[in-house]
Amino acid sequence: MAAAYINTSLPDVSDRMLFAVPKKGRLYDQCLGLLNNIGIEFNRKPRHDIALVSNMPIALVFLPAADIATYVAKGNIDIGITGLDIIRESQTENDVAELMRLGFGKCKLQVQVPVASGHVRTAADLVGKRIVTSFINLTRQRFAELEGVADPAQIRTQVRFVSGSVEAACGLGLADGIVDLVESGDTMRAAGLHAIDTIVDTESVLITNKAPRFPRLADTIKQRVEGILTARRYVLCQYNIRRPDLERACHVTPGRQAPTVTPLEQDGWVAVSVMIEKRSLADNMDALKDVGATDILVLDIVNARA
Ligand SMILES: Nc1ncnc2c1ncn2[C@@H]1O[C@H](COP(=O)(O)OP(=O)(O)OP(=O)(O)O)[C@@H](O)[C@H]1O
Ligand SMILES: O=P(O)(O)OC[C@H]1O[C@H](OP(=O)(O)OP(=O)(O)O)[C@H](O)[C@@H]1O
Repeated sequence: MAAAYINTSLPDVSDRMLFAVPKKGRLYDQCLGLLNNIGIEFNRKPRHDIALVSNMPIALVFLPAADIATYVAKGNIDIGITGLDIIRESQTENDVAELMRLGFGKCKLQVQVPVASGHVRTAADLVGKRIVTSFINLTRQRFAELEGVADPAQIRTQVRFVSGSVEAACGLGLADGIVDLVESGDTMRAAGLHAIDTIVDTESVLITNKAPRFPRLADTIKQRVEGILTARRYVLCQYNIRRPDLERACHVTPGRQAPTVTPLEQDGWVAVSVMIEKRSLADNMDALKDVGATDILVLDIVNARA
């Protein structure tokens, strides 16, 4: 179905790519930061779930994260940001194209039980018992595997839906175990629970419909996001080194493609400029010093385009 936002009190958005963003919750702030970094300018009026982008033919649509994959899969929305867990739960993985992983919203969907129920050590020990979750489909699929039945509708385990605060279900007597997201583990521990199985490792993703209406615009968004993620991952390192030591230095800092090497006015010396992953920066700086590099400078990258 072609995307079209039907609301007569709003401007016509039929010529705009509809871009869905979580309207609240864990992904909201990160998504707004990303939109800002990729140069998307908009003004969202209070209570309005749609905002026109002033500098691109895009309309942002603010939706619950849990519904975004369904809208994109059905073609009512062209592009969106949501979690891998939501794509799996809404059974839309075959109907959406995953453009890229975004590196935030990382957590695990886990089976959890009260620490006090020491006899329950694996998820298999919960077969036939009561499970409470917001992820009904993934939970049923997991227990279908454990029970050895092909059809998740046939499982003996009782899986019940709650919409939030899932961690309260065991303490309140509604469940013997829960299936919920865990990041730091603080929520789980505060509720006296511990994890006994992982169903999904998730993070946020940029997705489109498989037959996008605006493929070039979607590609522009993808490239801009890639640039921001690269800028967040790398720093620019500059140093001076004697030419005979250059090869060893380049071994330490090979760069994404290759280092830029420029002769210095001082005979026999060159300046090197190269991208380094932030996570290996300290080790690389030590190693550069060891091979004779001097005046090592590290600069933040604001944006990048490979
Ligand atoms: N603790 C977390 N750490 C990282 N990512 C998370 C965490 N909790 C949820 N997410 C990711 O964010 C998505 C939306 O979860 P969230 O709990 O924000 O949903 P919501 O129901 O829209 O918001 P709220 O909980 O405020 O009602 C999840 O599907 C998951 O991909
Ligand atoms: O391991 P942690 O870092 O504690 O994070 C896990 C919690 O985060 C999510 O809930 P959220 O706080 O978004 O609210 P919700 O319970 O209303 O979904 C998830 O459902 C857990 O409850």
